[in-house]
Amino acid sequence: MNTSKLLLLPGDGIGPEAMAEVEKIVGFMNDEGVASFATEKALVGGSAYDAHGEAIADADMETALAADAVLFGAVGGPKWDSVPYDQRPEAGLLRLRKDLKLFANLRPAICYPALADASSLKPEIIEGLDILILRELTGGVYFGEPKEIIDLGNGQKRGIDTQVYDTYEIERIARAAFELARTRRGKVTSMEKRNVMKSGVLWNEVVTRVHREEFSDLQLEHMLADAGGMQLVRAPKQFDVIVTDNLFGDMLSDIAAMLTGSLGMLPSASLGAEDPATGKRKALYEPVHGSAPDIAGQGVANPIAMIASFAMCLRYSFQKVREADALEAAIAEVLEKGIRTPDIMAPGATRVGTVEMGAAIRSAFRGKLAA
Ligand SMILES: NC(=O)C1=CN([C@@H]2O[C@H](COP(=O)(O)OP(=O)(O)OC[C@H]3O[C@@H](n4cnc5c(N)ncnc54)[C@H](O)[C@@H]3O)[C@@H](O)[C@H]2O)C=CC1
Ligand SMILES: CC(C)CC(=O)C(=O)O
Ligand SMILES: [Mg+2]
Repeated sequence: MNTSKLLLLPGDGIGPEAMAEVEKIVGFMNDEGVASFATEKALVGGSAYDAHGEAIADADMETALAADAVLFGAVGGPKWDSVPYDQRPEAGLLRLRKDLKLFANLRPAICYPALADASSLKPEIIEGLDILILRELTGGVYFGEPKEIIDLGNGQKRGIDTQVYDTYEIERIARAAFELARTRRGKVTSMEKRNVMKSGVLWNEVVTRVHREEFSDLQLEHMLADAGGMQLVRAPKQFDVIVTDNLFGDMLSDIAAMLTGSLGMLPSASLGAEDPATGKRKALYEPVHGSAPDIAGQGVANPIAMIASFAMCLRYSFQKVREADALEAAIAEVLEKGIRTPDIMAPGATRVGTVEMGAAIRSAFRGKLAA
């Protein structure tokens, strides 16, 4: 069995707590001989800033570039509110996304049957929900220049962020959306705001052309992103794949998280282009949630988003489909048994912490792999 290089970047707040549960699963898979992972661990975010004054060290970026996959926890927190903007914890994550060229961020929102009662929405609206938000991840307003605060000299300042999208960036995310839709229910909903944004006009034009020229057998619809947010909450099952820009994707996926019961449930995969020589992609897997400073250190964080991100890693980076299916089925089984962290607690369920949830999923995973 080939050994695969995994870089673990636990980060800040609940990041290390959730990552610890994935590390145990990785160790278990190595011990059982179902995988051979060589893991390295490095600092990112506020913990990296504290250790060496930058949100990710150059040497650790090199390790990320050489890894077969990167697992990322979460970064940020009030402790680092006053560090220089370019070294704030989130800058480490943005650098990883940019330097690894991870333009496609897959954020699946799946409502596990046992959690149909954990959402604030009526069960019939979310039962059986399985949608995929595809967020463009290396362009748009998070990266566009100029990005600055200018002193206007009269006691006034001007904060500037710039939304920029080039044709090639929209083409490649559109292709990714249609290719993913082909493996699912064949429908893509593209969300932008072409009514008020030039980049939205171009986005709409390019997605329409890619559809017409390359994927006309699939269904494409366009929706203004604000109305899309409303539709996500009103009738989310109308969607299959939603493709959208960096900022709208960030917001829409946090909204979608609540359809599944909790932000602690939503995993993600950030993928680069396939290298034609090796057929491999650079990839980083991370939960959609942040460092959750309000619950960090209490041992109550839900590790499922992080564990399900590792299942996506098994599926997309290592083609370990059986193991990925088994891990996702293990999560479903544990939820079915009523084992719940506080964020998804329901009447009559058994309340557990991060470590107990991780242990229950590992035990169910063992059973699924043996079956
Ligand atoms: N990928 C990343 O590293 C991200 C980092 N952040 C950063 O995280 C910090 C905190 O941001 P917030 O706005 O509070 O967002 P957050 O996602 O950290 O937390 C929002 C709410 O969801 C809850 N929550 C999140 N994950 C949970 C989990 N696994 N289990 C149970 N409850 C969970 C939190 O307790 C909190 O009430 C900020 O510095 C922000 O920039 C935010 C989003 C993504
Ligand atoms: C850079 C991140 C903190 C932005 C974010 O909220 C996310 O990617 O989900
Ligand atoms: Mg976010």
